[in-house]
Amino acid sequence: MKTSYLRLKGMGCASCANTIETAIQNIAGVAICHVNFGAEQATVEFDPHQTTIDQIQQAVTDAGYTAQPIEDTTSDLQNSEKDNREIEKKLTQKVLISAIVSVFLVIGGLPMMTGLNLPFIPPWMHNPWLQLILTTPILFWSGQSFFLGAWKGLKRHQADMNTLISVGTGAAYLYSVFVTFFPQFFLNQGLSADVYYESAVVIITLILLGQLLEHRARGKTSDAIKKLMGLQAKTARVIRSGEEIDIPIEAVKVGEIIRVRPGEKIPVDGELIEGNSTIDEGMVTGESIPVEKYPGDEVIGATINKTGSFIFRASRVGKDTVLAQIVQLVQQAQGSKAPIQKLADQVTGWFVPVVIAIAIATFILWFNLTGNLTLAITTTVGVLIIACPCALGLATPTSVMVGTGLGAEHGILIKGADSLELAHKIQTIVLDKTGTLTAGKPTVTHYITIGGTNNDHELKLLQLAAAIEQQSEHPLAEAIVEYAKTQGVNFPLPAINDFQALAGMGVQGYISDQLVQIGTSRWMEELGIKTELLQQYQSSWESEGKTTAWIAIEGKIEGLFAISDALKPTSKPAIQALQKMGLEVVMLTGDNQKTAQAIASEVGIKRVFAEVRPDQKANIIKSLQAERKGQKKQYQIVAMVGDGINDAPALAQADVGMAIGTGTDVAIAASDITLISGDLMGIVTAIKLSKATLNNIRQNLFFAFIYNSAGIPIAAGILYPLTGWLLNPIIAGGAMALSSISVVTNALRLRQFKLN
Ligand SMILES: Nc1ncnc2c1ncn2[C@@H]1O[C@H](COP(=O)(O)OP(=O)(O)OP(=O)(O)O)[C@@H](O)[C@H]1O
Ligand SMILES: [Cu+]
Ligand SMILES: [Mg+2]
Repeated sequence: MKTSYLRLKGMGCASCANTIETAIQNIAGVAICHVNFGAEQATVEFDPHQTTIDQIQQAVTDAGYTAQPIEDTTSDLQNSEKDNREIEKKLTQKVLISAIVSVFLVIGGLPMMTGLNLPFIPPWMHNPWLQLILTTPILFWSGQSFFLGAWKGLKRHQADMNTLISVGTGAAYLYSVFVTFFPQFFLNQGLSADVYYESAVVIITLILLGQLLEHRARGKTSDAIKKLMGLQAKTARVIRSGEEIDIPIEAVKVGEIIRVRPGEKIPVDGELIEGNSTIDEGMVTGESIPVEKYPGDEVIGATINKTGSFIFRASRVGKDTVLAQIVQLVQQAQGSKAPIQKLADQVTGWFVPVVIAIAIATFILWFNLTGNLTLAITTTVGVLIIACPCALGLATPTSVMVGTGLGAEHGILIKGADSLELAHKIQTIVLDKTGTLTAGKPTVTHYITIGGTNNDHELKLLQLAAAIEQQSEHPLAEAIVEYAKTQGVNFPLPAINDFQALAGMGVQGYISDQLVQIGTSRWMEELGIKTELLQQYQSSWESEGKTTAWIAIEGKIEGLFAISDALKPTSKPAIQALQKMGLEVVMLTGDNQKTAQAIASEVGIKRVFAEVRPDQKANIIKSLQAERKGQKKQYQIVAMVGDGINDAPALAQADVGMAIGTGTDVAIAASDITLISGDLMGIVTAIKLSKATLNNIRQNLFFAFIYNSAGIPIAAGILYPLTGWLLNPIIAGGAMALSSISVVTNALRLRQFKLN
């Protein structure tokens, strides 16, 4: 299966999105297809053996739209921005010219509409023939997209918002043309021969004005991406054969040596090799406190160097940089579909046919009841226009775009709209210990050997331990290697044979035919290795919250390490905030019971699962999900937060998986949300953001529905017998434009939401 992203063009409303979705889904080999109207994007998962991107593109073309695969976020964004400017220019032109004609027609029609004698309006201004001559070109030029869209739909036996607008304005126009040519037909029956050209033109103008304003506002929903991309530095000062030259950032290659001076932006990702400095990484990680960096540390492109000057080696450039990946992820998330939208989609699907049915019923009813063709036409056109479901299609995607963008600005990467929607429902939150609650930078605090304090012996043993641990990616391993360095162990370390890492237990290997094993006491027990001699040390260290690791040579215990990993400063406040929100916080760790308990009580976690093997972490999540709590005895929505390879299955099993951005790639890939800086306060922010976004979506759906549902009966003339109120079709056109605008404006309001 392959996932591709397509940039779509030509969609006029949400039902177009449905059309495209169906067209793509009907291709053999396509598994999933989501079309996001707001982001004008399609996400397609397909089997490359059965179909190709070309075929998918062709299907979209056949449906009457265009699709372009998104290969590179930057150029895609530039292209779509250029297109958008063009669309906006054309729309503005149409709106302006139609507005002028509208004003003329409305003034000309005033005496007729109001029934007053207005002598300052010359009679030629409402001459039907003049109105016909003015209306015809404007209607078919400005309203071209609607009529073409309706025609395309008709050919596929589909009705959409274009159909409604076309039938509505078309009816008003044709009726007026008939009156213009055969006024006697009406006069003979004692009816007035009034024309309604202005209705058709004004409705089209208002809808176009709505589209223009909506288009402008919609551009702002992707501001977050533009802001992120704008963070990138323009040039880099590279050192080539001893000379420092400034080159454009696109020309920087991997491996190149780059100098960064105080106050400058770091151009690309890399590893610091000389000098040290404080770096503000807030723009990428959301972390407000600048971090100190020394040789060997990773630096991230687009972050700002504060105080020092340093040299680094570029490790990732172009679309591989952290920033580029963030931008790409955000763009994909913005194009994804929130589950709540399914409802809106279904409604849109049957909305148009239902509205057409109501319109026909309205016409028949009024015409039969009153015999007044004018009344019948006015109500029918009103129904058709006000019922247009265009705002419905905007309600969810616009909020999702703003919400995911806002998250990214706060260092929270949300991969899809579904997890954004689900996050506010989380009831239980499971935290991994090492690297999640703690900083993940453990240091050896104690080291003791059976052989006593004979310095030579201690160093020899430490060298063997470091040699084995150098092969491991585990944070504890790194701590032991670092410790060996500070203690003056001889490097290079001896060679290892048959290295093996036993997940959740430890590591082993042979050094000149001697078996060296380092790991948990449980593992030692399982191996039948006696640990009595140093047990009292183990238990006192563990109750201080330290992790212990035994070293055994040839099946005999030789020494014990105590390793401590400081809590992140924000872990405790974050847990308190989560508990205050009513969530149950649980710890899940591979570390031993005692250490886990000590850390848990320090941060205020009551429920602890310790000594959990990596393959069992997902099972624990499953059993937590199956727990039924509360009055309604619901299944629990469980979120897992973790950083390690051992957390990946649990992250995938959880309803919402959150990875620590500083953790392993495997964990990040298995998760739905990434907390870039690793600050656990990000969990609180993500939940708040989810709540705010969902509220915003609900408001939008309300705005989208209220105009339609309140407007249809009024337009149909339900109040006419009681109060004489009829909804002028022109007002219906205005209401429809207003509903789209209020939806998009409301979505943009979400940008102001304060997350901390
Ligand atoms: N390379 C290693 N060197 C020494 N001990 C190890 C090593 N790998 C694992 N262990 C031991 O196995 C235990 C469990 O490891 P695991 O990776 O499952 O969890 P963890 O990283 O300690 O904790 P968490 O699950 O909270 O991230 C560790 O606490 C450690 O005692
Ligand atoms: Cu519409
Ligand atoms: Mg971990």
